[in-house]
Amino acid sequence: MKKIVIATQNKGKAKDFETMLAPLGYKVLTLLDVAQDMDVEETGVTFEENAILKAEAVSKALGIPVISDDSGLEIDALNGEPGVYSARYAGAAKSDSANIDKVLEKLNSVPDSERTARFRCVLAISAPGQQTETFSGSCEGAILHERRGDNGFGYDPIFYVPAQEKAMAELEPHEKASISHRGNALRKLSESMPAWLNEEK
Ligand SMILES: O=c1nc[nH]c2c1ncn2[C@H]1C[C@H](O)[C@@H](COP(=O)(O)OP(=O)(O)OP(=O)(O)O)O1
Ligand SMILES: [Mg+2]
Repeated sequence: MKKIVIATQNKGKAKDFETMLAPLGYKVLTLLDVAQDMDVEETGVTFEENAILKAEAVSKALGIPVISDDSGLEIDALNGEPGVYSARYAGAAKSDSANIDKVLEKLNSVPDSERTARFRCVLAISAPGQQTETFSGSCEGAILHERRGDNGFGYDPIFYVPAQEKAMAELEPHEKASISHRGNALRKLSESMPAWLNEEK
C-alpha cells in the first residue's frame, strides 16, 4: 500500500484524510506516527503561511514529501474570527469544546440571518528539492445555537451546512468529504498534480 504523510497532530483531520485517500489506495500517516515530538510553531497570519511553515519544516526534517493542512472557521459577525487562531481560540490548550463554547457565547444575541460563516483550508505540499505548492478550499454555512451530531471534530457540531440541512457533525464522513473545505482543497490538489498522488512513495 502507498503511504502518505500528513504533517498534522490533529486526529480529526487525519480521519478526514483517511476517508478521502483510502479509496485511492493510500495509508495515511501523521506526525503522531512518524514524528511524535515535532510541533511546528504557527507564526503566520494567514492559513497559507502556516500551511507552508508546517509542510516545509516537516518535509525538511524527515527528508520526504508531505502534505500539511492549515484550516479554520471564519465567522462574519465576528469580523472573520477565529480564523487562523481557530485551534487556540479559547486558549493554548486547544480544546474543541471550549472553543465551541466561546463561539456560542460571543454569538449569543446574533440572529440567524447574521450567523453566516465558512470553513477554510489550505493544503501545502512540500517535497525535497521542489517548490512548495498550495491549494485552498472553502465551505459556506452558518453557526447553530447549540451542538448537533457526533461525527467529525473541531467546530463541526455547530456548523450548519445549508445544502444538506444538517450540521457538519451530522454528516457521514464521505458526505463531509464531498462538500468540505478540506475535500475541495484536496480535489484541487489532485487535479493540478495528478502524478503526485499516484506515484509510489
Ligand atoms: O473540518 C473541520 N471541522 C471542524 N473544525 C475544523 C475543521 N477544519 C478545521 N477546523 C478547526 C479545528 C481547529 O480549531 C482549527 C484548525 O487549526 P490548525 O492549526 O489548522 O490545526 P491543529 O492545530 O488542530 O492541527 P495541526 O496544526 O497539527 O494540523 O480549525
Ligand atoms: Mg495547528
